[in-house]
Amino acid sequence: MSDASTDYVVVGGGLTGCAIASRLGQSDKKLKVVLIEAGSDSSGDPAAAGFLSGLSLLGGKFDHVYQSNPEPNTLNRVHSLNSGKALGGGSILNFGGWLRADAADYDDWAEMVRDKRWSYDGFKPWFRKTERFHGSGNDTDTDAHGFDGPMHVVSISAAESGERKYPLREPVKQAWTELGVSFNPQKEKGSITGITEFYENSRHGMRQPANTAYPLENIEVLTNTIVNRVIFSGTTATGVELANGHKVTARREVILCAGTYRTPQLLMLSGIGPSAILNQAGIPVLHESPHVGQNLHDHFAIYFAFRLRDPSAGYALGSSSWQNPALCKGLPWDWVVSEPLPAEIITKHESDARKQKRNLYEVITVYTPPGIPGIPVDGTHIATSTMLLLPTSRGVVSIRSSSPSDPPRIQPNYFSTLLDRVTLVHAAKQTLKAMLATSSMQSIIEGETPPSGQGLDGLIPLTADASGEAIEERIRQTGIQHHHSGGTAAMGKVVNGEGKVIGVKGLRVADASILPIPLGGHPQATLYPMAEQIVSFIIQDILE
Ligand SMILES: Cc1cc2nc3c(=O)[nH]c(=O)nc-3n(C[C@H](O)[C@H](O)[C@H](O)COP(=O)(O)OP(=O)(O)OC[C@H]3O[C@@H](n4cnc5c(N)ncnc54)[C@H](O)[C@@H]3O)c2cc1C
Repeated sequence: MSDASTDYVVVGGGLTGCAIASRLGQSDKKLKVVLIEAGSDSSGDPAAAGFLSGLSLLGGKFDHVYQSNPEPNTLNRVHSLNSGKALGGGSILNFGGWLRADAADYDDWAEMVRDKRWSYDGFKPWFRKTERFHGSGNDTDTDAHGFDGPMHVVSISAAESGERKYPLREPVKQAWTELGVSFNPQKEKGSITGITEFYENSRHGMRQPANTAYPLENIEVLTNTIVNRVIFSGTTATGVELANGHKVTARREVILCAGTYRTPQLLMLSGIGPSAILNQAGIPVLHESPHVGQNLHDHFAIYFAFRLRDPSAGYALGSSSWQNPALCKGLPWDWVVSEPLPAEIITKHESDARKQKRNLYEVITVYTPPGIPGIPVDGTHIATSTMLLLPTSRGVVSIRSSSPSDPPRIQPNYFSTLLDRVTLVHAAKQTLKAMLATSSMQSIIEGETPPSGQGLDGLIPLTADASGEAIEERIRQTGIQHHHSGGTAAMGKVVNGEGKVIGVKGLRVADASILPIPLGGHPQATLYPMAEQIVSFIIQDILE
């Protein structure tokens, strides 16, 4: 394209970018909105909306797959960080999990930025606007659910997928109950503590990429187009410069939705960031903003694979008895266990009595090992995902140079605080106990199978009474991120409560990078409503 002009430029056609552009276009048909996406349009690819087929896209052409710096707390391993590179962004790669954070987490966010619009109650109108909730079941918090929004949300036991009853569903639930974890069917007042249903974004057994759930009919979409930087007149953003040298002028606003890793890079390349970094790269400082790129958070996690005593029983994907096609109308994941640390552990690390009760970890059972090195998907194993929900470790995203084609420098600092180490070790112990030492699972599972290959050979299987040291070492050897990164253009530090970049005009950020703190759920259930609320601020500004 040649130079162009429009009312709004949205940079990044990912999960939030599609929602923002779509809603802006719907708000007034006369508004001109240009949505610019570095990747291609994956709509023609049959894998793009499937659940299991989506896994095959990891590492392929729809994935930026950034490489972290070597991580000191995980034996200097370089972590591959999957990140959507397509229209739809992360929604093309993601697993479809739709798990809201605990109400208390949203309230922490609102308190931190002193803005009640980001509290649990503040979020409710936007939860409702986003969701088409199927089967609220016993959930007592029905005013926090929507029934005519674009995103279809179902639980495994909901009406539409009622036939998806996994053979190990009851034994797994029973195992956690044996460990003293309560079943929480009601989610009263937005509490997710205990054993809750696994919800997912699923329509007729398919995921809903953001670019189809949020129609882009009257939006000018530029795919395979990279934005190099934001252009300013004084301190007012007036448009963007593309990698091909052309410019797109924005009469009203530029909205960055390039994601946790790229939004801070774009801000820095545009002269907004820590001056020491900008000076070193030879970028003139437009606005000194020391927190750009700081505060990177993610849900660090460990997967375990468990060998079944009877692989022919049909408990796991790949077994010849696993034949009910309904079982694959979503990822075969089941039950979400979200728990605080026991009082005797958390009181050593947290003096605030309210925070002592926060859910710090989550465990989900998986009836197919999700890419664990050396573990076959042949019905012989099930797996678990054990993840930190509110990590206190923080990383940094920075730039390597002033060149937009250099990928960002990413130092996640996973597992770098004592609280994170204590929490994940405890969570892993609970997971091992649930799978290996409960009466309901002992007869089903033979033992843990450690990962192998990729430099991991010779690991010793963990048992239900494995020591904290042995577990911590395994986490250092095999722990990975859970693709839930955020925080690098944090609300309250880099942007204000409406997403406007502090210190300049005409520039907003509306993606995962503005999440000021980690939230104890899975991000898309928050990011879509967050985008809906930010669009409402943009529309309000038009009206004023
Ligand atoms: C493998 C995987 C599994 C996941 N599973 C789940 C799950 O089950 N449940 C859940 O809730 N969340 C899940 N997530 C996380 C969720 O998808 C992300 O949190 C979400 O996509 C972030 O949205 P975003 O809009 O901030 O960024 P993205 O969706 O990543 O969008 C950013 C977009 O900007 C584009 N872009 C970047 N730089 C530029 C540039 N300079 N010019 C133009 N375009 C640019 C990118 O190509 C990308 O399309 C998963 C993520 C991954 C990768």
